[in-house]
Amino acid sequence: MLYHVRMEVHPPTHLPPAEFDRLKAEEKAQAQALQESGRWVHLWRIAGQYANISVFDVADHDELHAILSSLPLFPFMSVAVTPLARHPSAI
Ligand SMILES: O=C(O)CC1=CCC(=O)O1
Repeated sequence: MLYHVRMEVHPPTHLPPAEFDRLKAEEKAQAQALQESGRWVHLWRIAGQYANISVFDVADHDELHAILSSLPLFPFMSVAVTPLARHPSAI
């Protein structure tokens, strides 16, 4: 199943910057591994925002939730998920 996901990062004020940088590096490594596995299909920065638009190709809602909630930045993100169905006019 395909999912459109919008993630907005809200950097914590209570964490030392070096700790947040460490979480960002872990997030990058995990995101790149998921892209290489084919499950994180698109990852785009929303221009002018600390947010991204992503497309995931995973088995179901449960797998998507497991992936999103395992991301190192998950505690500092708001996430909006839109399941995608095939459009009848799509070629
Ligand atoms: O910077 C972001 O939008 C959050 C994020 C998702 C994957 C990644 O590497 O950073």
